Amino acid sequence: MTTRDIDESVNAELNRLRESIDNIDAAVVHMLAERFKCTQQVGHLKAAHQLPPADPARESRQIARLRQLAESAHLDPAFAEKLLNFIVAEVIRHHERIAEESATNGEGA
Ligand SMILES: C=C(O[C@@H]1C=C(C(=O)O)C=C[C@H]1O)C(=O)O
Repeated sequence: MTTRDIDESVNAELNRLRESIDNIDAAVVHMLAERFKCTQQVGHLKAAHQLPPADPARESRQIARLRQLAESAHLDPAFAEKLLNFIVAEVIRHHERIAEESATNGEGA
């Protein structure tokens, strides 16, 4: 086997792995888009019924659940928690904006 053959086989393996990584990244984007579609609806429901944008008790339950799932999947639970917190923070910002718009437009109530 020549150095060139090794280079080619390493390249082929790298490309194979990167194709899977690209597919996974695409799935993550699609799943996040679906999640945000749901949370937008939750935001409108909350605004219409004067419910607060954030629900810390619900978040605590989600974190406990995700940490357990992460552990059984051999993913760092601290990373899973940080990721969820990052997403939820963005959702809460959306909910605050929806509530402000709803108050300005006199919707809900
Ligand atoms: C989506 C909600 O609003 C907020 C966002 C959450 C989320 O993104 O999962 C969870 C709790 C709330 O702080 C909700 O209350 O269910």
